[in-house]
Amino acid sequence: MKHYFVSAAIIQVNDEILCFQRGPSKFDYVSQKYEFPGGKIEVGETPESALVREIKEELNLNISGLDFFQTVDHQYPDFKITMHAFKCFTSNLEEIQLNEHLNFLQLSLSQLSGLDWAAADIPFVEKLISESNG
Ligand SMILES: Nc1nc2c([nH]c(=O)n2[C@H]2C[C@H](O)[C@@H](COP(=O)(O)OP(=O)(O)OP(=O)(O)O)O2)c(=O)[nH]1
Repeated sequence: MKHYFVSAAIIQVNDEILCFQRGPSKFDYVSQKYEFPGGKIEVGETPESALVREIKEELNLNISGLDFFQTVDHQYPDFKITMHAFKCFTSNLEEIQLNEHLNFLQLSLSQLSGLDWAAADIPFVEKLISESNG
């Protein structure tokens, strides 16, 4: 069973969060699901440096102010992921390019639970919502 180590970005714009829809995949449980963008950590990278690289590659965005949020371990049917999420900001949203994703939405915290999230992301969504209620 493969085990992937992944970083994901919770990009905050004012009081809202950017949510991205993945493209089609051979694994239906992640295909076209919403996620926090990012990707696999490569040899020699930190979770933070991998995330800066992935967000530039996937979205043409520069992120800053990375603030560790939570790590989730999730077992999918065909592989396992350990995913580190960081809150961060971007200053150049008008430059965004969807190089891999189908769509993105800028949503308030109360709107997050309405999306069809990848299962591994559910703990992040629940923590974001519970923080905003606290
Ligand atoms: N980036 C990201 N991946 C996620 C999330 N939730 C989730 O289950 N995944 C899974 C889907 C993928 O199978 C796996 C790795 O993500 P990825 O496909 O974005 O990584 P990558 O860009 O390095 O992938 P690749 O170039 O090897 O195709 O993690 C999430 O919020 N963000």
